[in-house]
Amino acid sequence: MGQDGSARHPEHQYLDLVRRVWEEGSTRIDRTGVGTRALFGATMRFDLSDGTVPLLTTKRVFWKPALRELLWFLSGSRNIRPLVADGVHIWTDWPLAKYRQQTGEAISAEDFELRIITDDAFAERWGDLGPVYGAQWRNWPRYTPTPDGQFTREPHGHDQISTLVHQLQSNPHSRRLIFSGWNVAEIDQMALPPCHMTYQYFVEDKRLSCILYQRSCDLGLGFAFNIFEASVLLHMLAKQCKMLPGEMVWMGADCHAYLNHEALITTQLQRDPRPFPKLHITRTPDSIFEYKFDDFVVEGYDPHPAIKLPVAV
Ligand SMILES: Nc1nc(=O)c2c([nH]1)NC[C@@H]1CN(c3ccc(C(=O)N[C@@H](CCC(=O)O)C(=O)O)cc3)CN21
Ligand SMILES: O=c1ccn([C@H]2C[C@H](O)[C@@H](COP(=O)(O)O)O2)c(=O)[nH]1
Repeated sequence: MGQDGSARHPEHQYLDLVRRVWEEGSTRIDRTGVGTRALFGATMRFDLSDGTVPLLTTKRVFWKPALRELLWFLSGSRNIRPLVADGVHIWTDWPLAKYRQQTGEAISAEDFELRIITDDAFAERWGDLGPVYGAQWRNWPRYTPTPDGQFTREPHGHDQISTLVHQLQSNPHSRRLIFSGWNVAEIDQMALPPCHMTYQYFVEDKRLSCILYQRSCDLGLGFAFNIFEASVLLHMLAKQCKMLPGEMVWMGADCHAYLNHEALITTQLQRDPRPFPKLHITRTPDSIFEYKFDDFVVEGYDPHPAIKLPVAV
C-alpha cells in the first residue's frame, strides 16, 4: 500500500505524528533538561508482508548501527564494548557521562572509546550499562528459595527469546507470545530503563505480526531505529519459524520531540516519502542467535539526505 501513489505512503503516519506533537503537544521539562513537546498514546501500522522494512526515507537512517544494535541485544550483552568495536557510538554517551562525573576527568569521547576497546578491565568497569535490554531478553534473573528463607540467583536466567521461538513453533495461537525488558526489580541498576519495552506476537495463517509497546519515544532519533529494529526482528523470527512476515504495529506512550530538534519540522516534514526498501536475509542459521551482520541486505533504499540531530543524554 502506498508505494504506487494510489494510497498514502505509510511513512505519513510518522510525519503526521511529528507534526501533531509539534503543534499540539504540551511543552515540558524532561529528565535531560533539554525540554520536549509530547503527546500521549499513538499507533502506527506497517505491512511487512512483501518483504518491506520501514526505514524512514524522509532522512537517511543509519541502519547499519541499528542492525548491529539489534544483534547486540540478541547476544545478551550489557556492555558497550562490542558495539564500540564495531564502530557503533550510539550508547557511548551514557557511560561516558558517568565516567566524567565519577572521576572528574575531562576525557574525550574518542579517548574513552579507545580505552573501552583496548583495556579489558576498563571496559568491564566503565563500559557496563547494567542489566539493560539484552540482559533481560536473554537472561532475566531467576531466584530459588533456600531452606533458611533466603534466595539464591540461578546461574542461568530465563531466555525469553528462546522461549518465544519455541512457543511460536509449538503454540502459535498462544496469547502469551511476549517478551519484555521492563524488569521492575532491576530498573535502578540500568543506565536507562528500556524504552521499547514489550513485544507481543500474533500468528494468523503462518503470518507473523508484532506489537511493540514503547513507553517513551524520541521521535527525532530513537523512533527510526526502534521501528527498523523491531521490523528486522519480526522478519528474523518469521524466517526462523518458517512463517511469513505480517504486520508491524507500533504503540507509543510518551511520544515526544526534543525542542532542539526543530530541523524535523523545518526540513524533514517538507519532504515527500519515497518507497520503503526491502529486507533480504540471505541465510537461515540453525538458531536465531547465529545471524551475522552480513546476512542482511537492504535493497532499494533511496532516502533524502541525513539530518544531524543532537542526542539528549
Ligand atoms: N534522547 C535519547 N534518544 C534516543 O533515541 C536514545 C537515547 N536517548 N538513549 C538510549 C538510546 C540510544 N539511541 C540512539 C542514540 C543516538 C542515535 C543517533 O545519534 N543517531 C544518529 C546517527 C547514528 C550514527 O551514525 O551513529 C542518526 O542520525 O540517526 C540514535 C539512537 C536510542 N536511544
Ligand atoms: O530505544 C530508545 C531508547 C531511548 N529512547 C529515548 C526516549 C527518551 O527521549 C529517552 C529516554 O529517556 P527516559 O527519561 O528514560 O524516557 O530516550 C528512544 O526513543 N528509543
